[in-house]
Amino acid sequence: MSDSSINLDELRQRIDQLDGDILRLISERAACAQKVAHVKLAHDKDAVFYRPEREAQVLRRIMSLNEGPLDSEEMARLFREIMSACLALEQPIKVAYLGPEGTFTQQAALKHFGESAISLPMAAIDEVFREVEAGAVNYGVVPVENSTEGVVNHTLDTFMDSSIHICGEVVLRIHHHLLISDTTRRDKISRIYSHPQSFGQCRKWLDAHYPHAERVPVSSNAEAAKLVKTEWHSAAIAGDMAAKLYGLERVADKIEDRPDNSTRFLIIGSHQVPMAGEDKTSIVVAMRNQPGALHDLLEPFHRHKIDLTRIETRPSRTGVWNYVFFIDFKGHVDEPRVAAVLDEVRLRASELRVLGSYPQGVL
Ligand SMILES: O=C(O)C(=O)C[C@]1(C(=O)O)C=C[C@@H](O)C=C1
Repeated sequence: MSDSSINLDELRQRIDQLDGDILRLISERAACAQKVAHVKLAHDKDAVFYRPEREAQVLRRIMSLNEGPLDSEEMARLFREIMSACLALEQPIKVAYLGPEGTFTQQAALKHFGESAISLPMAAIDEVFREVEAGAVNYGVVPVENSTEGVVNHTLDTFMDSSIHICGEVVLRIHHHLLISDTTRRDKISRIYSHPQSFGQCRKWLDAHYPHAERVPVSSNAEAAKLVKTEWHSAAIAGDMAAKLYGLERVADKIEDRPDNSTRFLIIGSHQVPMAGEDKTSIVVAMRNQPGALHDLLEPFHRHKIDLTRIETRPSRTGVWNYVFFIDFKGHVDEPRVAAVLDEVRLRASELRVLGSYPQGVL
């Protein structure tokens, strides 16, 4: 036996030992989570098992303790799955997302809740809201803004008619691929299917590589991937999940025009989330139609040194909602300085609703 094979055997024995330790520790952790569930139920028969603020703290702590060689994001992803499995022992969690299966929203849902969550595709954003409101699912996941294409207006509009809370956010790096099926003639591609937002995110690449192909917008990237299965002259632009789901081959990888192309998704639910330490708050404010309204709205944030992370204007849909602003800022409603700003804004606005305070996305 050579030196290298002796070392290999020794190393594998060590890995077996470590795996045994990891197994024992994960089981101990899972038993602890089961006890947590009993404690929660003893306090409240309608206990909420999923605790986004605690999960954010666990993941941030792991990332700060990590010394490598695995990078901190990778380590947090492993712990994300351990917690997901522990939560499933407490209560299998149901999550509605903007479908169909294979969309980036499903990928975001799994990134946030882990693979042990039961994810259910919905046909439209308002259906995700309705399922959460009706209590048919525990949470929902909807896209809200893309770094290249901007805001998802439909999501913001749906908040205006809903009493739902924002419980979290997740940001997903969006990589688009040009996909074909095993029957596609790759030199004869004359039609490309995708979601309009994805066409927007890959515009330059398409102009350079497929200037003459017909671009056919469809309701989702997953739908685009499905259509390609039946047409020999067509391709689709979609992500990894859709490619795997429909068994498609990549003709070109990562064709998005901007390498930092990412989408932010919101986790919606029916309860408020306590402080995690690094939080964000989203509000919707209606101002009266008068000069200086936007200045009046923003001035208290500036004075109290609160960091705004986003502001969007949407047309009002009733007489009262003259100007409607969606504002995200750092901080939690339970912090005194945030409460003080909101009190001031409330006096200046014709209506203010807090959509939710929630932990800033960790992964
Ligand atoms: O700390 C809790 O409340 C738990 O239920 C435990 C735990 C975990 O595995 O760490 C599981 C699910 C919750 O969403 C948060 C954390």
